[in-house]
Amino acid sequence: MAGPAFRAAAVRVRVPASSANLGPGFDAFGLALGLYDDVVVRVAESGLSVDIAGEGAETLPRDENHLLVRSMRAAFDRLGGQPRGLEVVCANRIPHGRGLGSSSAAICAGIVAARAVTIGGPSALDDAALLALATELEGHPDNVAACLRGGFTIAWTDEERASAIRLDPSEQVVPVVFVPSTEVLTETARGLLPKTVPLADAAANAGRSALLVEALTRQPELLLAATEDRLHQDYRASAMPDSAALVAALRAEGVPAVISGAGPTVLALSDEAGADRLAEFGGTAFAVHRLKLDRVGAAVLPLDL
Ligand SMILES: Nc1ncnc2c1ncn2[C@@H]1O[C@H](COP(=O)(O)OP(=O)(O)OP(=O)(O)O)[C@@H](O)[C@H]1O
Ligand SMILES: N[C@@H](CCO)C(=O)O
Repeated sequence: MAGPAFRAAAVRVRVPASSANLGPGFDAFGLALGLYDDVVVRVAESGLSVDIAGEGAETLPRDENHLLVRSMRAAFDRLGGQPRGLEVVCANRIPHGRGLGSSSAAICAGIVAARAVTIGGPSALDDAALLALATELEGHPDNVAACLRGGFTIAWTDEERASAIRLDPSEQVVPVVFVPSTEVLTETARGLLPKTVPLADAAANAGRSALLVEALTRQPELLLAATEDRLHQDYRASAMPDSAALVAALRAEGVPAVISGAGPTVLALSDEAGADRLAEFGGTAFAVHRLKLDRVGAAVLPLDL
């Protein structure tokens, strides 16, 4: 059987950073952030070329091992076949191994680009299938859901297949990230988690997660209480002691702060009045960035943008 046909024109895909967990919503909650990686992909006559600027330009592979290329290959398989050649140009801004969803962004950029360069791609791989594939590649659905859909996402998995809903975060929430210079790989941080947890801790997180849905969408004044976690942050503190101390210091001042994803970035869910005064908490160890919320998610954009 003949494989799919491909567009001759290049496509540009923009994907947002994301913060997973948000405290109690381990492996379920995701928040899309206004910090973006861009990729331009063109189907070529033969071979593979990968150009990388920005984050990872010195360290990432430029062959079939590149995460975005591997993700494109997986998506092309689902779409019915591989193109003869590929040109990939990456402009990376999301820092790697910091808990800001860089691996999910690479995966989502790859599969959205593969779908966009394939004629008939969107009907062959619909949005639900795209999320399921991204989750298979990433291992958990929280970052990829936020990266694909934007906004505040709640993801869950049934019999291995991931689904998600998207909610609009309150306009009053201003995310501030504190990014340290050191990396902690998600794999390392997940290795620190226990196999079982006390029932009281699981119950506490269930209640706070439910509260967080209301707090993040309609009542931000509840965010401090709603971002309490007892399932993962303390277990991981030994791998990111400065971040754990910063979360404690911010929370002691009444600022809703959490470890972003698997860390070591700290995310504060601030407001217009408070966001700028948070910079002083970063000291010399953290680069502090006030971001916007991303409400769009992964997007195929005009090439000249
Ligand atoms: N733009 C990219 N292109 C290719 N590979 C990438 C890209 N971004 C991340 N990666 C790969 O993913 C690794 C980081 O993934 P990891 O899951 O550990 O951290 P993260 O995704 O930044 O954080 P978190 O999952 O906690 O939000 C990098 O070391 C690199 O191998
Ligand atoms: N939920 C994931 C997010 C990081 O990718 C974790 O905390 O391990």
